Amino acid sequence: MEEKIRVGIINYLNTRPLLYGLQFPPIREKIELIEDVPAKLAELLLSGRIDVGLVPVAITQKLPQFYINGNYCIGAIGDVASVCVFSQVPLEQVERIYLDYQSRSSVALCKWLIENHWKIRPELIDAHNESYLDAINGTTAGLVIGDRALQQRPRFEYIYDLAGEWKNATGLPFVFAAWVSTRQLPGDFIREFDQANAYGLNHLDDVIARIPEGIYDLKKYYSQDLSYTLDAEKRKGLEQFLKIVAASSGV
Ligand SMILES: C=C(O[C@@H]1C=C(C(=O)O)C=C[C@H]1O)C(=O)O
Repeated sequence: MEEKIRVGIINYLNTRPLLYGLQFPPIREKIELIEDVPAKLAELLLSGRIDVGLVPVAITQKLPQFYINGNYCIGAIGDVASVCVFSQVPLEQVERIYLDYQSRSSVALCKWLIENHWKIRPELIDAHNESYLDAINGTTAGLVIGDRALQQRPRFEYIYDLAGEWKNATGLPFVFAAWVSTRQLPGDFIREFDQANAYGLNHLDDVIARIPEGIYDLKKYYSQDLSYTLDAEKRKGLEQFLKIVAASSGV
């Protein structure tokens, strides 16, 4: 039997539309799914333990060679809702910012915005576990991504949406994660995989019906906040961001 392609997927709600179609044949039989948070998936790809993964685009700079597969990504053309700096005071008064340990792209984006767009000089602290969420208080702000960001929204008066801020700064959409591989995957496989991604996006009501109701409007999240097509504008935004990452001291 042919070896299965090991596919790394993010275990946040944002990927559900892309993953929905992967449960059906013919693609289902050809893949093995490995779920984790974005920063961990990046490690799995770097160490060769997955063949392709929806990994933070910022880590492509660490790969000797890489391929971006298919026509879908985790992106946004304005506010994304789930990648934000949360604070109880306005940015100008913020003294320190915790950086989410589950993220790579948003941490790099946050650092760039701090220096080039917001032009503030807070102390930056790498978080190492979930307890940092409780430390976001007073003049201590925090970058939070994924479902946990959606959960934080009601708690904070000041919410700085990183995709929206990138759009304000550059006029471009932002790509957080894409299907990255370190070797060229078979063309037939990529076509079927891409079609499976499209299937979920075309059946959003079915995708949503399988998720217990939570704290955020998923119809809005999937159809307005997130933007999944890796089109020409997103590729432009991606190219610009990767140049920034390459020029900075690392991810
Ligand atoms: C939109 C999001 O994009 C994410 C942000 C990532 C990062 O910062 O490295 C990676 C993958 C995506 O899950 C989100 O997590 O809410």
